Amino acid sequence: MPDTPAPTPAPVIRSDDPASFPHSVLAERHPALIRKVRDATPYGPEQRRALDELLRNGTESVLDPPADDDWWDTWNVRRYTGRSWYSLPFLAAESCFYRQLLRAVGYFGPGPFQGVDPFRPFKLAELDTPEAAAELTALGPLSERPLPEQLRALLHGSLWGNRADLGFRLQTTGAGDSDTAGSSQLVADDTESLLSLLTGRSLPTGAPTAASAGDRTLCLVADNAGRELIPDLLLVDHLLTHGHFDRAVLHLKPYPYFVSDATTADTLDAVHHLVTAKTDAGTRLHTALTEGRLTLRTHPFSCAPLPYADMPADLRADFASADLTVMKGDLNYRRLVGDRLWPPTTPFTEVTSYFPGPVAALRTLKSDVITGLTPRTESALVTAEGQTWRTSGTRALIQVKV
Ligand SMILES: O=P(O)(O)OC[C@H]1O[C@](O)(CO)[C@@H](O)[C@@H]1O
Repeated sequence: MPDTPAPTPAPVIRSDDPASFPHSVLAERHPALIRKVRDATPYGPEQRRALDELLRNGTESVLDPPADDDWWDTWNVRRYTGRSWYSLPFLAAESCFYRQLLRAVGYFGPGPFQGVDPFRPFKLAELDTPEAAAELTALGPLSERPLPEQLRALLHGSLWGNRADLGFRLQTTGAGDSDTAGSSQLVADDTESLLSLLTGRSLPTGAPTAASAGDRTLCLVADNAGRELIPDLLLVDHLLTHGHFDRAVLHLKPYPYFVSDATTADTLDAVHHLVTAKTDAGTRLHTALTEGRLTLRTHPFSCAPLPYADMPADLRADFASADLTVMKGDLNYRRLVGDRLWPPTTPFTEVTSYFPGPVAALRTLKSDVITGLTPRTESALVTAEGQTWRTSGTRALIQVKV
């Protein structure tokens, strides 16, 4: 049971204001994405017709769920039938869009494109960039630094890996100051509490962590594949290798979602990439998977258009049994705190009080939702930038609920 009462819910974020960020996602990003998908894979006439149809009638018309797909019933989204996409909760509208896109390309089959990830060309290209190579080169010098420094750098690498256009920061900063460049961009920074939870030490407040010595499990709820998943895996490897956790469970999407969200195939690609690059971490991660110290979970709720407050009992039990759950990325943050226009100073610990165990959010800010700011931070951000800091992806946060 939560020990802190949940705050009065704020309005759910929708896309109906043409001047809003969510509106631009539906009206501009989604059509652009359909075109990119169409160009990236030589789909046949049937899939191209379906993509064109989605482009024509997609978000500009009303929601028309297919009769033969029970995803719409499972998550109770068929109730939106006949409504404008813009009138739906933003989270639901985006989730429904990705379901429709996968259907259009024949992902759910039957047929030759069953199981073919329409986003795979983009995900693979990301691993094959000079920036990605430089990040791995930076691992050598990092491994010579004291372990606490390594952990701090890997944690912030995982955080900034969520920034779409940046990748992680190991190559741009010395290991010793790896967090300095990014810390000025952190709008909330619970790094010290999180390091305590990760290492099983007492919290800075003096309170013992929920985890006791021995037999510790970490859940990491992954976000994007490619250059975000690599630093996530490096962090997991460090935590397992140095005995901070005995097991790690990596939560992945059961199928492609929100363009680059990581699936099992993407994870295997990432581990393969690390092995091929002859990193020790790659070999260790490969072994950890085969020995079951690193396990993969693909719960259907991971692609549900719902906040984590509505998670099913079996997923709740998974998180409850972990000593710490780390939620990566913007979408997971929206689902963790609820995709609502909270007053920015609403305490993070209050909106996550329902969560069954210690949870940390690592996120760059790419959508309107925010909690846990101090009044001073909020007013400094607004004075400097108006509201653009919410969605520009240049700011980040680390927040913890014990
Ligand atoms: O990959 P992330 O960090 O979850 O970010 C995805 C974000 O992108 C958006 O889809 C907007 O383009 C947001 O709605 C979403 O929260």
